Amino acid sequence: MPVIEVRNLRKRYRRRVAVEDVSFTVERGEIFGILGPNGAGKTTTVECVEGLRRPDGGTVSVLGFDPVRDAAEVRARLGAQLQESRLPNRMKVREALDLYASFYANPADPDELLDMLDLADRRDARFGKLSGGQQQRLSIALALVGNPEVAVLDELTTGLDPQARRDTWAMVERIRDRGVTVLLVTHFMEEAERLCDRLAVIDAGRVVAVDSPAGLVARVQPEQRIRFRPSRPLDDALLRALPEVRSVEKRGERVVITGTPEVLHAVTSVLARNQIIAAGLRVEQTGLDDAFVALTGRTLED
Ligand SMILES: Nc1ncnc2c1ncn2[C@@H]1O[C@H](COP(=O)(O)OP(=O)(O)OP(=O)(O)O)[C@@H](O)[C@H]1O
Repeated sequence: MPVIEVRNLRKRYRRRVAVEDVSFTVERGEIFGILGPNGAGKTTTVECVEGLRRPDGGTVSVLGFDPVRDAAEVRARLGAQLQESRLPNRMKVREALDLYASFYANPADPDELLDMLDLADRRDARFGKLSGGQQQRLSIALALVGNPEVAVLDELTTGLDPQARRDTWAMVERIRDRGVTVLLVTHFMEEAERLCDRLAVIDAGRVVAVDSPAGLVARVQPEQRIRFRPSRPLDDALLRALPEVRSVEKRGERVVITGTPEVLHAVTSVLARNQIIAAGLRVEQTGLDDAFVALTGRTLED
C-alpha cells in the first residue's frame, strides 16, 4: 500500500480553481517532491493531504486513511511543517517542543530531536532570538515530535542562506534514514534535484510529470551549453559549421554556444587551431531546469 495516494484531486476557492487534476502516489521511505512555480497549487495539494482542506473532487488517502473523515488517525501519524510557521517570540525552544509533544500519545524524545537538528545548545533560547536557519530547524523538530510515519515539509528552505539550506537538506536526509516518508514542497530546482527520490512537477493545478530527477532530465534532448570570452573577435561561421553546434549567440563580449554533449571538445579544437583563448569558460549540462522548461514551456521564475 502506498503511504500517500492522491487521485484526481480537485480544489477551488470560490471561482478560482487552485488544483485542477492532481494524482500521485508516495511509497514508504521516499523523499517525494512537489515542484512547481508560485501559485501552481502545491500548498493546496499538501493541505488536502494533511486534512486541512476538503477536496472538491477526487480522493486522498494517507496510510489508508481519509484525512478529512479519519482526521484523528492521520493527525497521529503525519507531521506537518507549515509554510512560514511562527511561534511567540518569547517562547523557548524546549518549551515549544514540550508543548507540541503534549499533543501526542507517544512523542519523540525532545532532547534527541534537538541533537539531531543541531539545536541542543539553543534549547533555552527564545524563538525570537534564533537565526532563520534555527527557526526553520525548530519547525522541522515540531513536525517530527509526534514520531510521525510521514512528514510534510512546505518550502522548508525559503529565506535561508546557502549554508543553512545545505544543512537543512542534510537534516531531511537524516529524517528519511530514520524511516520517515517525506513529502516535500519546493520551488527550488537544486533542492528537488539534490533531495528527492521522485518528483511530481505541477503547473497550473495539473501534474505534468512524475519521475526521478534523472528520469525527468532524460526526457529532454541532452545538450551542452558553453560560455566564454574569446581573446580576439571570432568568426561565427567557423563555429556554426561544426556538426556538434546547435546555436551560437553573442552577448556583449561573451559567446554562448549550445550543442550536443560533444560540443565543448569540438569548439575548443577550433579555438586552438585559430589561436584564440577562451577566457572565463563555463560549461553546463542539461539539468532539471531544462526538463522543467521542456515540460511546462516556462522557467520556474516566470
Ligand atoms: N485561501 C485561498 N483563497 C483563495 N485563493 C487561494 C487561497 N489559497 C490559494 N489560493 C489561490 O490558489 C492558487 C494555488 O495556490 P497554492 O498556494 O496552492 O499554490 P502554490 O503552488 O503552493 O504556490 P506558493 O508557492 O505561492 O504557495 C493560487 O492562484 C492562489 O492565489
